[in-house]
Amino acid sequence: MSKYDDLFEATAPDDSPFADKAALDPLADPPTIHARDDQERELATILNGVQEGYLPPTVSIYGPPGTGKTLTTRRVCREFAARHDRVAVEYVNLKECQTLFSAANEILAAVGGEKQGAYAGLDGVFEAIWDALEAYPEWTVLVLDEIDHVQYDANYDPSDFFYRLLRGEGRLQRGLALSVWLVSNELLEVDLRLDSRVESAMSDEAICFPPYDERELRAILEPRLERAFREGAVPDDVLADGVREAARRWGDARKALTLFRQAGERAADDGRQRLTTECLEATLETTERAAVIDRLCNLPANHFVVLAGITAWNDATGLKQPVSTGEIYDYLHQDGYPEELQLGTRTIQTLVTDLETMGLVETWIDSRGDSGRVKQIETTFEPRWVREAIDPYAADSTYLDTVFER
Ligand SMILES: Nc1ncnc2c1ncn2[C@@H]1O[C@H](COP(=O)(O)OP(=O)(O)OP(=O)(O)O)[C@@H](O)[C@H]1O
Repeated sequence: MSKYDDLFEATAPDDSPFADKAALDPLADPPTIHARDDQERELATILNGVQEGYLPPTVSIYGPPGTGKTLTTRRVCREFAARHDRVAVEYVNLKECQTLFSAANEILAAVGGEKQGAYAGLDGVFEAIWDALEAYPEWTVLVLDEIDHVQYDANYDPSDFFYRLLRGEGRLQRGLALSVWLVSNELLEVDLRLDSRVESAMSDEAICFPPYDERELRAILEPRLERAFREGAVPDDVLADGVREAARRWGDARKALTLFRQAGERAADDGRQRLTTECLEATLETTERAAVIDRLCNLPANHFVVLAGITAWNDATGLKQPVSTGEIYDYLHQDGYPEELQLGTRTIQTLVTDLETMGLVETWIDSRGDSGRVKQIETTFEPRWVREAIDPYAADSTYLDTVFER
């Protein structure tokens, strides 16, 4: 036996709980869509409008991440187009587009045109889009995914972009029947503050994809887990716990698939052939921690500073919770603390209310007899995670950088 025979034998995953890990890849197209019958029916009804000569100018498809918006919309549109020569569907993901100009260029490329240089301007790109669409069948559905990534930029605002797309002169003159389907996490009108001329060009058609409940997640996960793991590797109680927690915490199919993959990897690392509740809990904790720290790092500076104040107090057993507004105030006014971060009581109160609305803290009133009533504040997650987020937050925040440098 050569050295490599030994090496490969030693590293071969023969005890692994996995049979086909790729079945848990959230990017893989599952053969069947589960638990989205209502949304599939709504999508099909809208598409069938072509039989009566009408598709709405826009359709909003919205809901939190991992709720099957992309999968369901693409699948139903594709299946419909495959059955109707008069209908074409194009899909464009705008996630990576930094500017509205590049978003328009992505659409142009999707409809078979050649991307334009900056000199063409937004008008030039839209002209080229209308040229390309001339060759299309009678009805075209344009699915624009992750449309909430389209933001104001130095040259255009989203209203300019949508106005051209929906009401552009070139398009109207040529009578192109284009139905634009906007996939996003929020309802766009709210998120992008589109102006009234765009809003009036949009239709009210909207399809909501709510988070999955336990029963729905189970229907999605079971066939995938069956393929992904060896027989018996996911005991019933571990499956039930994982599905329940994934539904309670996220309602997100992508995260649920990742949870079971990582729990399986943890089991394999521990030399186990079966997943245990401990593997699952440890994975949940890591996933939750990463998700919370990520959220904290995206908070505005004052919100973060207040959270740092809430989690700054120690008692004999470690971090002290709950704290009062007064204690947050004291922390932010200690000697040597930068003046810019010495927030007043009113501001602290408002920020605590914001944090409560975001689900990051909870508060209640404690009655202290003669000394009155005191608001108590506590994080809804492990308070140590705020301390862990301080370094990454500061590294990314030019504001805190300047404040502490002075
Ligand atoms: N109803 C479902 N049936 C089967 N698999 C699903 C279902 N919903 C989601 N999935 C799985 O989860 C993955 C993610 O779903 P999808 O990309 O459609 O979510 P999304 O709502 O578009 O998320 P985002 O807002 O993050 O783009 C899918 O590729 C698929 O593997």
